[in-house]
Amino acid sequence: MAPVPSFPVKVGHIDDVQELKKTKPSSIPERFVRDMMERPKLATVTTPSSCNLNIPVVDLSKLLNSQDFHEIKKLSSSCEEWGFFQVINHGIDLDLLEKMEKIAMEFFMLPLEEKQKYPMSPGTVQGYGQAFVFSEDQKLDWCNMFALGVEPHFIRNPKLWPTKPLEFSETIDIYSREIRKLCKNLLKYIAVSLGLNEDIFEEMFGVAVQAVRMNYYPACPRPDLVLGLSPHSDGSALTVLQQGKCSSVGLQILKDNVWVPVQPIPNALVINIGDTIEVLTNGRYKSVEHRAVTHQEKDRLSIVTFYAPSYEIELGPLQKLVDENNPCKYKRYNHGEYSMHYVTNKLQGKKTLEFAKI
Ligand SMILES: COC(=O)C(/C=C/C1=C(C)CCCC1(C)C)=C/O[C@H]1C=C(C)C(=O)O1
Ligand SMILES: O=C(O)CCC(=O)C(=O)O
Ligand SMILES: [Fe+2]
Repeated sequence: MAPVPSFPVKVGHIDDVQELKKTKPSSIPERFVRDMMERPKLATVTTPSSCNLNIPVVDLSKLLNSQDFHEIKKLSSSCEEWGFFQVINHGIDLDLLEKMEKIAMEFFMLPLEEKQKYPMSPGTVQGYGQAFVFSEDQKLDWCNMFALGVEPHFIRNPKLWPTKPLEFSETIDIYSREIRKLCKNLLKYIAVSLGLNEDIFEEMFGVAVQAVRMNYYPACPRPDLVLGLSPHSDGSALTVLQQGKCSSVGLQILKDNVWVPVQPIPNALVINIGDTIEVLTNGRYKSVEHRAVTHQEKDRLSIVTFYAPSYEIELGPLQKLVDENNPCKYKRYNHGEYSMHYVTNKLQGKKTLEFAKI
């Protein structure tokens, strides 16, 4: 069953941030202004040394060609210590990445009435709008989103697949197929890095669920007051994030209580471990909290794919990763139930994962 909330949700008026920029270029409505402690500069300390930290880079070609031991080690330390890495030489055609970015941007640049033909209903996560809003007093993100369930086909809502720009649906399909292959490969090497059978995740996941979300963050007159995207961990197994070529730096990850910005590497993709892999590895590989901030002059686009097991499967920590030194931290549960829990709660750091804790 695809996760759809069954309770009524009253979200109040949600301003479209691109329209706000046009009609009231210097104002920030109260619902976007974060409480003091949540604001980008004040939420955590930033030490001079943290400014120089960069997330690790993994070269997929070294894994594909020879299962290079050094690269496998790098993959495992990235997943243990960062929960994030950038993948280079991923094999996805750069023209396809460019095309995906182009059609996503063209979609966001359509007139509001056109985009509103594909509305995200309150409390749901597919369509155009703001996801994860469940009350009238909840703070809003400085972001417009457009999200679609892609695989398996039964999670698609065909009414939400736009007819403009012209090649939108076709491009999403081709792109998603390539990203799916990448996820399968990464999961294979993640399994190897844990000393597990390389097919363990593929065999366990069944027909994997895949969704794509495009996030557009217009420039904001007061980036110090707002967040582009609230802090959260992803409910997926793996997430693949493509950053727009001319976008501002915006993604930040929480490492040792410091928000570390992710510096884009041209043509690389950002990968992060989601809650599902954290549970399966009994916490050895971390699903790390992250957020997006905005920029005063530059806009930003990100295209995000969530790759997760079938809703049917039951999962919990893998036996091989539980012993007297690593006692079991998570219960067994049905992934469909976790998905439902995830999409019916606001983004709030790693709170959603409490569902799975013993
Ligand atoms: C921040 O996370 C998300 O927006 C998100 C949503 C994904 C989904 C859709 C956009 C439509 C179809 C269902 C699905 C829930 C996958 C995150 O996805 C994660 C969360 C869970 C749980 C998951 O499986 O992927
Ligand atoms: O835009 C970004 O960099 C972050 C996006 C993200 O974390 C998400 O969509 O889950
Ligand atoms: Fe995320």
